[in-house]
Amino acid sequence: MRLEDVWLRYRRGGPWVLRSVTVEIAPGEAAVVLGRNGAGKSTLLQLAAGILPPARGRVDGRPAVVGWVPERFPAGQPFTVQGYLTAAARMRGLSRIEADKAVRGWVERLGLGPFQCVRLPQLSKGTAQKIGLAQALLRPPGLLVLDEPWEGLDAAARELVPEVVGEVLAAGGRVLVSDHRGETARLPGAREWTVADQTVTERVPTGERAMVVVELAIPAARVADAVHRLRAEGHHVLRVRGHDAPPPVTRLVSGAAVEESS
Ligand SMILES: Nc1ncnc2c1ncn2[C@@H]1O[C@H](COP(=O)(O)OP(=O)(O)OP(=O)(O)O)[C@@H](O)[C@H]1O
Repeated sequence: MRLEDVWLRYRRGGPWVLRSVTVEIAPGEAAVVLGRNGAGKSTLLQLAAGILPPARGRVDGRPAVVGWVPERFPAGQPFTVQGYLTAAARMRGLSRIEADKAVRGWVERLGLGPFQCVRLPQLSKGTAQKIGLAQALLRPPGLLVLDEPWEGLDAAARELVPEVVGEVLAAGGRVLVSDHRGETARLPGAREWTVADQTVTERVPTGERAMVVVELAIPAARVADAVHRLRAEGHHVLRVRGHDAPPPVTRLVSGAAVEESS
C-alpha cells in the first residue's frame, strides 16, 4: 500500500497539515508513527485508513478490509456491547453465524463478558477502548490502523496490543500505529515514520532491527512464564501452539521469516 504525494488540510485555504507525503508499507509490515502532539499523526492514520480523503495525491493498494481503532472510541451510542459488535460484524459482511462467532471470540479474549448487555455510554473509558479494538478485528484486517492504542487500556489489555499486531502481521496484514508515549519497544522490527513540519520521514531499519522468527519447544507447564519473560524482554511472541498442531507455513517478507496461519 502506498501514499503517493499526499497533501491534506482540513479546510480550503487553511494551513496544510500534511504536504507531499510519500510512504509505503508492504504485507507483513508494521510502522510506528511518531511525532509531537498536533504534528499530524492522527491525520496521517486517517488518510491511510480511508477516513479522510487527500486534497492532493493518492492512496494506492489499500486492502479491502481495514480495521480502524480511533484514539477515543465514540461511546455515545445507545447500543449494548453485544448489539453494537454484532451490528459492526454484520456491516463488515459477516453472516449471522460468523458474526456471532467473531463477537464471542473477541468478547472472551478482551474480558468483555460481564459487559455484554451494558450500553456503550455506561462503559468506563478503558472498557470502551476495548470495544474500539474489538470492532476493528471482527474481520481479519488487511490493514489495521491504531491511533494511540495503549491510551486508557488496563495492563492486561495493553499486553494484548502487540499480540494482536503480531497476529495481523503473521496473516500478511499491514499495521500502522501512532505512539507518543515511547511504547515502540513493544513492536520490535516496526518501521518508524516521524511526522514533523507537515511531512513524514522514515528511519530506515538497520540490519540489527530486521526480524526473524525463532521456534522454541517449551514444557507446557512453563509456557505462561516463558511467554511473559520473552515479552518483558521486548520480544514479539506471535502465537503459541500445541505439539500436535500442524507446523505453520513460513514465508519471507522483506527478508524476515513470517509464519502464516494455516
Ligand atoms: N477536524 C479537524 N479540523 C481542523 N483541524 C484539525 C482537525 N483535526 C486535527 N486538526 C489539526 O491538524 C493538526 C494535526 O492534528 P493531529 O490530530 O493529526 O495531530 P496528532 O499528531 O495526532 O496529535 P496528538 O498527538 O495530540 O493526537 C493540528 O494542528 C490539529 O489542530
